[in-house]
Amino acid sequence: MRPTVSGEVPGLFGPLELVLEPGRLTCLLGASGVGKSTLLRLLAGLPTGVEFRGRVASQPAALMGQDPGLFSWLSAARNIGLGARLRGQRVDNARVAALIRAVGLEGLERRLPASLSGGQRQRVALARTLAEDRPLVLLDEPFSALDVALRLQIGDMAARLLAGRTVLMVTHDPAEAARLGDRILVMTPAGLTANPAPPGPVPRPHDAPEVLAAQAALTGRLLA
Ligand SMILES: Nc1ncnc2c1ncn2[C@@H]1O[C@H](COP(=O)(O)OP(=O)(O)OP(=O)(O)O)[C@@H](O)[C@H]1O
Repeated sequence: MRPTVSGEVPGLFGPLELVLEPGRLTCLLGASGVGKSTLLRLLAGLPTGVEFRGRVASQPAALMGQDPGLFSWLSAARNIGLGARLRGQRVDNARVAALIRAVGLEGLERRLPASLSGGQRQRVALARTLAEDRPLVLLDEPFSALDVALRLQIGDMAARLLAGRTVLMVTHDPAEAARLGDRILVMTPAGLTANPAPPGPVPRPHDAPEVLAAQAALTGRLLA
């Protein structure tokens, strides 16, 4: 199915229709306060605090935000297996170990969040999001607190690990959208506009001419 939000929030946006392509990573850009997180929360079935008039068709989703949201008293590995534990299911330790390897945290699995760097904590949060193994993955500015190098490294890692899943990534960063988006949407109060994504599979090289051109075009759209 195609996860869809169709409707409006009077005084904020719309009417608009957001339709996610199955198996693709859609990046959603737009000015602060335009309602990007609201769309994501509608897809997640979470409260929004605004009056939405319309229709949502979604799937079970894993959500990751800017704040890694780790439990401070649990090790990295236990944070990654937390969803299963909270649901009273057996934690698949082999899968947790594979995810720890995938996000490059081997040797740090017993550490508490306070003794990890910001980038390491975001990698724990990414592994936890993947551990949920939901058909839909919703990312709300997941890397915006990271410095440029980490942003590139962990963004690329996320795009590789999420390949083939249906993903919506809200971002403020035109460069991130140009590198990571199979599809790129820009949101304004008037609605959503699809922008051409650069050629090639994601993650794309940050310095490829087509990626830089798309970044410039998207920046222009946001300034317009
Ligand atoms: N819990 C809430 N109660 C009331 N209004 C809210 C609530 N959450 C968001 N809003 C309002 O809804 C609007 C859209 O917020 P939203 O967080 O979706 O925007 P955004 O595009 O994601 O912004 P940003 O890029 O700054 O995160 C804002 O004007 C905000 O004031």
